[in-house]
Amino acid sequence: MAGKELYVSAPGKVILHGEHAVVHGKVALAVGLNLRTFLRLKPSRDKNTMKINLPNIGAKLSWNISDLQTLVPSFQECEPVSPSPEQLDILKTFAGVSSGTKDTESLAILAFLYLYLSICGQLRRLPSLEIVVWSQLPTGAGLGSSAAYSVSLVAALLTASEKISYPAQDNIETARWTQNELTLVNGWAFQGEKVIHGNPSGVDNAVGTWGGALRYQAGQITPIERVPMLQILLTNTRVPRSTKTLVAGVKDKLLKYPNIMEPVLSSINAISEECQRVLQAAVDGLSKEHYSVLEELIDINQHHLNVIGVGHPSLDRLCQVTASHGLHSKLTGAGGGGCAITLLQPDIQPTVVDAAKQQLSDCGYQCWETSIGAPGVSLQSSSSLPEEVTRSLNTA
Ligand SMILES: Nc1ncnc2c1ncn2[C@@H]1O[C@H](COP(=O)(O)OP(=O)(O)OP(=O)(O)O)[C@@H](O)[C@H]1O
Ligand SMILES: C[C@@](O)(CCO)CC(=O)[O-]
Ligand SMILES: [Mg+2]
Repeated sequence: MAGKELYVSAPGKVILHGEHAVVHGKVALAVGLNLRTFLRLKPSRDKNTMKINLPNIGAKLSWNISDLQTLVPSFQECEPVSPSPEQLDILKTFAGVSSGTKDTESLAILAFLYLYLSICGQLRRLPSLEIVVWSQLPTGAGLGSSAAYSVSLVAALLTASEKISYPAQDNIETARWTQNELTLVNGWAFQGEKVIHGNPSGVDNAVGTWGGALRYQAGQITPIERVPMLQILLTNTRVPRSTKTLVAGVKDKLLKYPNIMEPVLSSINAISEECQRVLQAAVDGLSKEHYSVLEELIDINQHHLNVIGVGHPSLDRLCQVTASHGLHSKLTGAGGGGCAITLLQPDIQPTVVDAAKQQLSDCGYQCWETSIGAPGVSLQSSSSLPEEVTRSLNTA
């Protein structure tokens, strides 16, 4: 691959049930989303420069390779390992980032530097690259933008450093890596998530890597086959929040009130189990009764998520608006604002959906009707990229 330009994409995700509980060893059900993060990597014209351009967050940085090379002795990992506090301190000093930062750009840059130095540090010399990452996903809204960022960076860096193959063949628009290669991508992307989140469960990077529909528990990833088609309305309240802060808040509550919070997490676990049971019992299509159960599970889980402290008035309002149209919603991802999902039954009147969408957009929210179960990280030919993506990557 060395010397080639390459394009990689990774999907965002929707968590149906199990966010936060999954950080504490419970089950989560998650699916790939058809909104993706795209990355272009090409060798730099200037052999002593590493450039990264992140147009979604307005960050454009470049470093001298010789400066980066001085950091290599502290990295050079053979396989994915957790970033140590010492390594993060070295990177923060190098990047001029204050400790304990939650700033969007700082976290993105720290994650990049950690992955670049760890993955490419064993090469004779660090490669001079120009990388652009642009996403269709809103950043920090619960749709796994951090995981899609880490997964696409890792797949590109591992390919560029020839640690995984270059899977594309002539005239093939998208190609995927082997299961073993994807396991390596997922392992490194999890480390990138650790830099951004602090204490991720690993579910988001697993969906970014494998796509489809997954059951995730304590690092164990089980694809859920033949999930019936679910129609979902996805709504972004546009209220910004940080996954890192919300995850830390739940941990504090759990430590303070273990006897109160643990049963709530166990109940969320039971909701995920019940949802999976219904989805798998209904491979030939969901009946009205199945939909009623799925709707009730959504309502119960939304209450639980409020109890563990990750609700937000904007999400309450969203649930009230959709309920007034007979629809059921819950937050998805870390909560505290961000996005929610609303289940749409297949025979729903389009006028009902339109009225709900209108009222949600009157609240200042953004809605998408989405299909779920998108494919995981992929190598793409430049001709396969939608025009909007090519424009965004090339004009950034
Ligand atoms: N397109 C992008 N370009 C650069 N950095 C990004 C991009 N997308 C995500 N990030 C990084 O990820 C961080 C957002 O991660 P965070 O986990 O808080 O939100 P999320 O992943 O969108 O939501 P959730 O984890 O709840 O699904 C940003 O602060 C930024 O550092
Ligand atoms: C809130 C959380 O459960 C999901 C974020 O998308 C965090 C995680 O699993 O890492
Ligand atoms: Mg995230």
